[in-house]
Amino acid sequence: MTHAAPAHKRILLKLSGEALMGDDSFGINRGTIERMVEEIATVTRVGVQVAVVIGGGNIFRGVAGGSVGMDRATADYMGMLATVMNALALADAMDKQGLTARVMSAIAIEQVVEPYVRPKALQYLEEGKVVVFAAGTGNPFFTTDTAAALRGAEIGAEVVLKATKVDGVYTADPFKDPEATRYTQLSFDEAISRNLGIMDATAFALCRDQKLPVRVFSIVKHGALLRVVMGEDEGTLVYA
Ligand SMILES: Nc1ncnc2c1ncn2[C@@H]1O[C@H](COP(=O)(O)OP(=O)(O)OP(=O)(O)O)[C@@H](O)[C@H]1O
Ligand SMILES: O=c1ccn([C@@H]2O[C@H](COP(=O)(O)O)[C@@H](O)[C@H]2O)c(=O)[nH]1
Repeated sequence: MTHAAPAHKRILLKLSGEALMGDDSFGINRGTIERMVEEIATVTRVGVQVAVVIGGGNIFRGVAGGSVGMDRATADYMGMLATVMNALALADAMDKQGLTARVMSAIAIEQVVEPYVRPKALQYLEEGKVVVFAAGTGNPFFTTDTAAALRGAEIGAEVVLKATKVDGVYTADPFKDPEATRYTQLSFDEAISRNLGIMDATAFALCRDQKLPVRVFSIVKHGALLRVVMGEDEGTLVYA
């Protein structure tokens, strides 16, 4: 019996922090994180190397702190620490399901997680471990989407898979505009010029310049991650 080969050997999976909340209004929903890890496990089983960048929107966003009068850079460091918490929870859930995860942080926090060192991350991926990149880029005024573009380019990922609550890129935010329609594909230039809020322009521009395609898909939809990895039609492709 022949089995189809995955379309990608190495992926950078950007997991939305907000999606970790499930139906809760804050934090990490246990059942939700376990289901996400099950989806990740299915793609490791077909031999795909998986690196993850996790967001922090379920706990803290710098813009929220800034909007109530906090120093923006301080608020952004809080946001980055929120992603470290999510990364630890994700790695713990992975270990419980038999995956071997390594968390690497962009900011020094060595008693908690090891620092990001590119050759070490590449070694872990070759060994079949799942690498979880925490603390975004390590710099304020950026987002974890930009960290996904950056780390994706650094590790030679073939694609950035943005796993979120919506099943692709729409003409407008589908939670705000019920008339919005989904693209099956669009170019980075179109996404940037139309100001589509699914990903920030810095992240799109970096992926465009590095010719690193992005696929946006729903992590809530069972089996969607595996279908994406197997090259099936799922979500929206953003290309250079
Ligand atoms: N044009 C659009 N198409 C699809 N979704 C859009 C669009 N504009 C805005 N959105 C919104 O963007 C959200 C995706 O954001 P997501 O939570 O994945 O990113 P994030 O801000 O990086 O997350 P987090 O900080 O929680 O990790 C969707 O839930 C959707 O409501
Ligand atoms: O490179 C980065 C990445 C993130 N931040 C801060 O963290 C929060 C959470 O990240 P999300 O991408 O929104 O999930 C973000 O709002 C920033 O405040 C950062 O400063 N630098």
